[in-house]
Amino acid sequence: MTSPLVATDLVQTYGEGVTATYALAGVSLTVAPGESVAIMGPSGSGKTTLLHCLAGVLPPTSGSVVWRGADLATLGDRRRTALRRTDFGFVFQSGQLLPELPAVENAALPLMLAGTSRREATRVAAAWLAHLGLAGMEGRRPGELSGGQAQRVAIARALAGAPGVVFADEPTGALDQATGADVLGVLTSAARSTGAALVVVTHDEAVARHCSRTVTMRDGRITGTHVNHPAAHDEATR
Ligand SMILES: Nc1ncnc2c1ncn2[C@@H]1O[C@H](COP(=O)(O)OP(=O)(O)OP(=O)(O)O)[C@@H](O)[C@H]1O
Repeated sequence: MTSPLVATDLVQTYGEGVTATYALAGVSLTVAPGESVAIMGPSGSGKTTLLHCLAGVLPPTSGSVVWRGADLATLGDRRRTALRRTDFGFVFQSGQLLPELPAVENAALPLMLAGTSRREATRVAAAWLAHLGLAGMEGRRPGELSGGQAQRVAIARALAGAPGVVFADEPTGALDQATGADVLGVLTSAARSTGAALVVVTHDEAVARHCSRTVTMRDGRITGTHVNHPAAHDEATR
């Protein structure tokens, strides 16, 4: 069953009193199944904090994030960690792959952590690597891959567990522009093919244009929303 991810009135403060920083000052956002949302805004505007709250990595100071009927903040740490493993996928800027493991094992790891047998996890991971253009590179370690290839392994890893939502924080930040556009195209189309929603923090307009919607932040608030692909957006929110 698919359902939206619904964040309501998220507030996140760091520190107290006059020195308190409102990283999030009341953010509400609904991410529909299959929708891709780019989060943009100046440095320090709260993008990564919002991503971490939406993904249940960081419990907000107040407000709620509801996913499949549960408020992530009210789940205990163990249940929240288990839910992150089964329901969410993550892609970061770089450095997320374990250097000593071959590509296929890196991609299979989250599935195994979620309880899938090594054999089945390896089969699914290898199929994803092939789907993302990395057939024949399954045995290479991250140090033997280009930056763009390593990000494809990270995308395979994020999608192998059939997540409901994929969260990506500057996934193309360490790549040149052409490779970054290529990787983002791979990420958005792969997520769409599985029906997963996608939330991407980015500084890059070209990256954001791949997404169905762009949300702009400033000083811990959402200050604007722009629909990039009306058809995709309407389909996701129908
Ligand atoms: N662990 C922390 N402790 C204290 N303040 C923090 C912490 N994490 C973030 N902040 C502050 O919260 C605000 C929002 O930070 P956040 O990292 O979410 O911004 P961002 O938009 O992702 O920035 P960037 O584009 O530079 O990555 C900033 O003012 C930052 O200094």
